Amino acid sequence: LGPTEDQLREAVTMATKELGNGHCVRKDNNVVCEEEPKHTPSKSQRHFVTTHHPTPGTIKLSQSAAILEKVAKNLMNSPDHFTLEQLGQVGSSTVTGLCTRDETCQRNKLANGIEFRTANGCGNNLDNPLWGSPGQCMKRLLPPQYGDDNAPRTIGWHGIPLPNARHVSLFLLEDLRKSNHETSHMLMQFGQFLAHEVTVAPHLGHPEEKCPCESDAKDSECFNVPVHLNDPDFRGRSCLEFTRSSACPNEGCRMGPRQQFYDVTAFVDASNVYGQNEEDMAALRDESSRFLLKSRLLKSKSTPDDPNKKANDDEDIKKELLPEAMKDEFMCEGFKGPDGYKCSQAGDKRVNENPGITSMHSLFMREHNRIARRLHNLNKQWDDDRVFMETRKIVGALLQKIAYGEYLPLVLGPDYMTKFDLTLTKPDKYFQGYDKAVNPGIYNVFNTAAYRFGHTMVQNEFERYPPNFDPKSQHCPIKLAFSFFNPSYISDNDQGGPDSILRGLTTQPRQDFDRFMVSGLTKSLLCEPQGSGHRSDLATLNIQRGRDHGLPGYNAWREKCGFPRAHRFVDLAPQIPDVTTRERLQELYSHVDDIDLFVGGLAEQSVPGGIVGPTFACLIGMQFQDLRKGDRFWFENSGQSNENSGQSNENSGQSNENSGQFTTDQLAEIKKHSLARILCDNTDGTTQMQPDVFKQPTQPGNKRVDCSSLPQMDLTVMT
Ligand code: HEM
Repeated sequence: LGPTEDQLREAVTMATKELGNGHCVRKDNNVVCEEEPKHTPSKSQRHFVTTHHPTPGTIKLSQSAAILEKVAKNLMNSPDHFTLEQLGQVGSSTVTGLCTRDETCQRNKLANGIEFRTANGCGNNLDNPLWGSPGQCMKRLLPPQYGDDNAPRTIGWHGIPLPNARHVSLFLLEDLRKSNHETSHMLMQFGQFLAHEVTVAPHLGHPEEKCPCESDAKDSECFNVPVHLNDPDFRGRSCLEFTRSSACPNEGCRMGPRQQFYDVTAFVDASNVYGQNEEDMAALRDESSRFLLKSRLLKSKSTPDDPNKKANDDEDIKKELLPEAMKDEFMCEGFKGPDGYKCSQAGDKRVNENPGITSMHSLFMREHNRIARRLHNLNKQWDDDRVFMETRKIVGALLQKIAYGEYLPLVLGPDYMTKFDLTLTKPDKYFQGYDKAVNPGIYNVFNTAAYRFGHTMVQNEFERYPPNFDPKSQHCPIKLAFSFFNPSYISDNDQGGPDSILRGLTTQPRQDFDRFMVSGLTKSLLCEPQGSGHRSDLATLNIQRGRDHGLPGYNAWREKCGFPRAHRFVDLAPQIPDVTTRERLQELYSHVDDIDLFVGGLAEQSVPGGIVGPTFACLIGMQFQDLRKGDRFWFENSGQSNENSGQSNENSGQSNENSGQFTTDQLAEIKKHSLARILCDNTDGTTQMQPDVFKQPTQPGNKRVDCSSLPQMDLTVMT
C-alpha cells in the first residue's frame, strides 16, 4: 500500500520548505532549516558552472524534480518505509501536479507558408512536439543504478566501494602521449563542436555557492572526489569539487530513479551557431542587416581602425570575429585580449571553453554571413527574415553533411555506419528513413560516457599555422592548460587569431584513441592563465559523472551491445587485448562488473576502419541513428516527411511546395561542399587545403590543393 493523501501533503510541505533553505527538520511544531555553508570557487570554476547553468524553463523543472526527490526520501525514511517502486505508483495530483512545464510550441512558418526549424527544436515531431528540445530528460537504454535515495553509485559488486575516480584517473588514464599521424587534430575539434551541438547536462546551483570539500552527496548536490594526501598534482587539496547534474522529473511527474536533462536542442541543427531559443537567436542577429549574424572586426592592417566599420568586401569578411559576450553566461571575468577584447557570444555557452572551439564557432558564423550575403544579392525579392532562415537551413544542412558524410565514417568505420543506417544517400536521392516514432532525444549513456571518447584525442597544445603552412614560420603553440576561457588568442591578430588556430587543427596530428589523456586535461583543467585557481581533472570528472548519473558498469553495456558478458577480467580480451590494461583494471576494480563505462570504453581496441571500440561504436551509432531518423527537418528528407507518412518521394526531384525541404538539385550542391571548402572560403589568406581536413595532408590522395579546385556549392540553385 502506498502513502495516504495526508502523508503526501506533509512530505510535499516539508520538501518545498527544504528547497533553497538548506537542511530542515521538524522541531516541536515548526520546521527549522539550516543553511548550507557558502563557498567561493575560482574564476574558471565559475565559468564552467555558468556554462552548464540550466536554461530558465529547465531550472523550474529541476526544482520540481528536487522536491519530488525530497518527498520520496522523506516517505522512504518515514516509519512506513515505503519503497521507491511503491512511490512510483503514486498518481495523486498532490505529487504529479508539482511539475509545471510552461511550453507553448509555435511552428516556425514565414508569411509565405514555408516552414523552418524552430530555434528550440520544438514542433519538429508533430505528435510529440517537445521531443529534441532543451529541458527534456535524457533517454535510458538501461535502468540506472544508484545508491540509497538516488545517491550516486559508489558501491560495487559484493558491497565493496568503487575505486576513487581520481585514483582511476592517475593509475589508468595517465599522460602517455602518442600522436596519430593519419588523422588531424580537426577530428578532435569537430567532435567537440558536434558534442556541444547536441548535448549538455546542466547543473543547478548558484555559481558562488558550490561544493566545499566537506559536503556530502547524501544531503546535497555535491559529489566531490576526495584527493589523497600524496596526490602528485593536487597536493594540499582535500577534494576535487563536483556538482551533480540537475535532476529531471520522471515521465508523468512520478517519483522514481533520478534522471538528467539535456539542455540544448538534440537535433544536428546548428543550434550552437544560432542559439537555443528565439530570444537568443534574435540577440545574435546583426541589428542593421538582419540577415547576418552579429560579428566584430579584428583590427588589422587591411581594415581601418574604425569599430563602426562593417565588413563589406572579401578581405574584411574573413576578419570577422564573434561578437563580444553580451549575456553573463558568456563573460570570462578577469581575462581580456590585447585590445580589451572579452570572451565571445555564440549559440552555445561553452564557446569560450578553449581556443579551438571558439575558432570553430567563428568559422560557422563566417560561413553563415558568406552565404547570407550571397543569397541576399541573388534573391532581391526575399526579405531579411527569409534570407536569414534560408541561410540557417543551409548551414544546418552543411553541418549534417559534414557530421555524417565526413566525420562519423572515420569514427565508426564502415560496418557500424551500415549497421545504423548512417551513410548519406546518393547526391540526388532523398532519405527514406524518417520515422515519426523515433524520439531524437539524447541517450544518457551517450552524453555521459560514450561520446566523451574525444577527450583522449586532445593534444596538450594547439599549433598555429600561417596561410602558407610553412612550419618554420609557425606561431607559438597555445598551451591547453592556459587556454581555458581565455580569449586573448582569438583576438591576437599578430598570431593569426582563429585563422591560424584553424589551419593548425588541419595540420597537427591528433592524440591516439587510447586510455591516456594529456595533462592539460587531467592536471590543469580550468586552470587560470596565471596558474592559480582550483584546477581539475577531466578524466576524474567523466568517471564521477557516470556514477552521478547512475550509469551501469561497462560489462552491462557490452551485453547491451551484443557482446558476451565477461565473468572474469580475462574474458575482456577480445575487446581489450592489451594485457597491461586488463591487469590494471583488475588491480583497481574488485569485480569485472564494476568497471566504469568511460574507462572500459577507452580501453577497447578500435573497430576496423574506425577510431572507437565496439561498445562505444554501438552506443554512438544508436544516437546518431535516432538523430537522423527522428528529425523531420533532416536535410535529405523529401517534403513528404512533413506529413509524417514516413514515405518519401525518392525520385521526383521536387520537394513538396512550402515544405521547406531541399530539391534534389539543391541537395546535390550541398553534398559537394565540405569542411575543407568552408575553411578555404572563410579563413584569412588560405589558398590551399587538403580535400579531407580530418586526415593529414600526408595521406595518399589528400595532398593540399588550390582552394579553387575544391568543389563548392553553387548558391544560384538556392532560389
Ligand atoms: C580541449 C578539448 C575539450 C575540453 C577542454 C573538454 C572539457 C569538457 C568538460 C570540462 C566537460 C564537463 C565534464 C563534467 O563535469 O561532466 C565536458 C563534457 C563533455 N565533453 Fe568535452 N572537452 C573537450 C573535448 C571534447 C571532445 C573532442 C568531445 C567529443 C568528441 C567531447 C565530448 C564531451 C561530451 C559529450 C560532454 C558532456 C556534455 C556536457 O555536459 O558538457 N569533449 N568536456
